Amino acid sequence: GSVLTHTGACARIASNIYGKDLTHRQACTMANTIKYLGQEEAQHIDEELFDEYSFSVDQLMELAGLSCATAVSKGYPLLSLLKSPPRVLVICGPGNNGGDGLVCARHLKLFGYEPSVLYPKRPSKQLFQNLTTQCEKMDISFLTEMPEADVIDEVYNLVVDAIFGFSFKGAVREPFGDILSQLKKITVPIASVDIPSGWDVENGCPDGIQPDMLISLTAPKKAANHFKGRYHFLGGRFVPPALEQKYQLNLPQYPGTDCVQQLN
Ligand SMILES: [K+]
Repeated sequence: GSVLTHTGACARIASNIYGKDLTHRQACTMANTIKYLGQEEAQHIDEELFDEYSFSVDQLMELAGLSCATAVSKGYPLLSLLKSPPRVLVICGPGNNGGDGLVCARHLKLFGYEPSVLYPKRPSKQLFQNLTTQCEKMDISFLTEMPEADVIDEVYNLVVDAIFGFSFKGAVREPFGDILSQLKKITVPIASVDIPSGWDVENGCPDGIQPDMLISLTAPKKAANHFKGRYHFLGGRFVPPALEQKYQLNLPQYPGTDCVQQLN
């Protein structure tokens, strides 16, 4: 009954059932547990979805962002929120993780929340301009600077962290260092999109932000082994079965028509 990490669980299953040394990958497959991806593997799957399977970024981002808003509404239902109006701060980074955040904000608004967006580094690509316009046209406010931690605690019910995803590497560059240091001080919950921002995609970050919710997209990344929050959701229900098989993702069955599945 002890709580095991994913790696620990796979190792135990491998040694209990098979009584021999297996690689983590073999153990996952044999135990039929969901695969946790390394950074390169996540990037290969991403490329394959676009290049081989001909998805567009907009399509997958819409489903990813919808999954994030859905997970938030399951973990933090409107009626459970302590502060009224039901304000949520969505912080968006410079890449596709930030795009997921913009889509998430739009769906949160449709679900009855009051999202505000902080989007300090905006790429010039049309896609991100469109997502920004869509939010503005839905009366979602854009903040001009990062609020202090005590202001966040006073005003917002939670923070959606859509700063960095699986392409994050190296030391955090500004303005995101300052933003992350404020996020380390807040007491309201953080819901992280795909990866807790600032964490190494495979090894996590012991002194980084500690989100209460993680929404893994497509499949969890290895950093999810270090996640200690209450809710781990899987979202991005768009993986074609042939791709799932090729990478032996062993994704769980999503319930009914849901776009998210709670992993723990
Ligand atoms: K993130």
